[in-house]
Amino acid sequence: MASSISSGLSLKLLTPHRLTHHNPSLVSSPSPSIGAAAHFRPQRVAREVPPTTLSSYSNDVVLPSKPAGLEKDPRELWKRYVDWLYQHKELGLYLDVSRVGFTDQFFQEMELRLQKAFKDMVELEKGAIANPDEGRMVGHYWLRNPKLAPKAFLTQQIEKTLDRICEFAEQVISGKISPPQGVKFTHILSIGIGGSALGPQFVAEALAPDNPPLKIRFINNTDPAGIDHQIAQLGSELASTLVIVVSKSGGTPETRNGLLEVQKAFREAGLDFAKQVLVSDGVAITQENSLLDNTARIEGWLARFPMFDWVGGRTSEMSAVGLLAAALQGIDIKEMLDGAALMDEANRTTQDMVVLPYKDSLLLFSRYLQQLVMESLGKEFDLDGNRVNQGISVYGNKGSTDQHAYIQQLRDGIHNFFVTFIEVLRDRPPGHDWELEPGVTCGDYLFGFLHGTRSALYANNRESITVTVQEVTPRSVGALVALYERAVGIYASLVNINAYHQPGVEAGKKAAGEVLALQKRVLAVLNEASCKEPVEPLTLEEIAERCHAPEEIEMIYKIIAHMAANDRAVIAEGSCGSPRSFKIFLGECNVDEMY
Ligand SMILES: O=P(O)(O)OC[C@H]1O[C@H](O)[C@H](O)[C@@H](O)[C@@H]1O
Repeated sequence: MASSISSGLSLKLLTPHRLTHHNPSLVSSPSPSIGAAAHFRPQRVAREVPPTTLSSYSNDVVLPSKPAGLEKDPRELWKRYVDWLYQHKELGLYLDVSRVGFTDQFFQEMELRLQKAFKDMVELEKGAIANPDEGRMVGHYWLRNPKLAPKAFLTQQIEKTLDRICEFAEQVISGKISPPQGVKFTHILSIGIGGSALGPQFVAEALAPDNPPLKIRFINNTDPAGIDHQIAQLGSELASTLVIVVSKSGGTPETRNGLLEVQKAFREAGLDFAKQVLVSDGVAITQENSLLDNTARIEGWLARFPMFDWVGGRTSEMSAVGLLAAALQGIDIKEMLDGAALMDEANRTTQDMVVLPYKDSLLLFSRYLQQLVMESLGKEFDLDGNRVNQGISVYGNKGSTDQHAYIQQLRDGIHNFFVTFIEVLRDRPPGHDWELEPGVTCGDYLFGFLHGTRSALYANNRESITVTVQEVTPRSVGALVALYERAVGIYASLVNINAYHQPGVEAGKKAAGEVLALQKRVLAVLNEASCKEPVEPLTLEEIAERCHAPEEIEMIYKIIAHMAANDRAVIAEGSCGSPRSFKIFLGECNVDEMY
């Protein structure tokens, strides 16, 4: 319990002394607009509890009804606001932690742990094996400051890759690199999942212009209907679509399946997937010599960009994974890198903060952060092998939409979270706003809803942080990504866990592989029985027995139901409500088939 609460408080730990660069002018800014809310729920997740999702979370942690440091006197609260307001002038970014109930004593108590966390960060940036389980360095900070990399060849790799990304994007946008059947590429189809999709999706939503040089679509699952939908939406523009396959490992099944499905769509459209013949070409961003990398080389794909071993999937937005897609959409990636570098610098020299932003265009930030935070911090064991079951749940969409969905529970229901508001001061580009009521714009409403919600939550002892940015720009987005990457790293040091591995994810992947292996055995058993004369229909028990997996009968039932629903020649006769009565056989016997 204590550590859960400190999880929440850790977001404040990053400002261990009062930050003096406050800017009172922010307070009187004439027409600030709102952002949206996203929520962290600090908690220890019990081992038996299934992974927390946006819609389901356990109630095992409830915060005190009124945290000790919550100030209620409006004048004192204003003083607290001004005293603690942090401003990064160059980035135009502000952090307000006044609505969090920490005390001065809390920081004194945390002093030593914080110093250690900052020292850990210094070591990490110097190239320490900060991911001991995988024996890897953690180098995403070098991506925006290549000189920081511990070896000259790493610096060169980063710089060279960035140059190639810029050059490649320029050639595609200008039409120097073009699809065989057209003058220019018009679309990108990005195939990837997890860290190989969430960053590029977030950045596209946040920063792509209304009419980008290339419009981007994503395939980030192995749902055939979803893939079909993306391809159907492209229609004839498949011929001018640049496919980007993104996978660090080069072996993620969802991504491989997406690639195979897209290749098939190209074949069926009479287009050649590989660059040497007609249409769109693939670009592999992967580890050198991975399966995917080799395929790309052998098939002569347009280009290959490296994804470095020392960059994790969920911190890869500033690598080729994020930058290539962004550059192709006309987003200023150098500005993104600059914003991130400035934020890194601020975090090194002046201790910092942690939060969540938005505005409609920042809608996907919480989804992006969900992976960054939950995959990094949701760990069973600490670095010394103690079971700690750490984690912070992240969820949220955008304000004021969320006001009409779940703010009711946040204010009045279970108290196991804190909110981070992201405020974007600029409502619209200059000259475009208008008053929909005398003296009031649409953006003023959004502003009002943000601050109204913040006040209403605070009145009921619900804490919040507010991050304010002037505008959603490549620079501010880069800074926000960097802010959270750093926050996650520091938090992990504070609670002594490895933020850079994901052992829990492997369990689900392994189990999925076992289901597919069982399906093959089921098919082999059914095939053998169905090839008999006469056909030998089998009960579920008999199939399970013949598969030497009697304990898997429920899974076998599900496999058969799924195959039957998909016209896979599986016939199950019997009463719908009583699976035990089923007699199952294959409509087709394939004597040659080897499952
Ligand atoms: O980039 P890939 O190797 O295809 O990996 C995609 C995703 O796979 C796994 O599920 C990991 O837990 C994620 O961290 C990763 O982002």
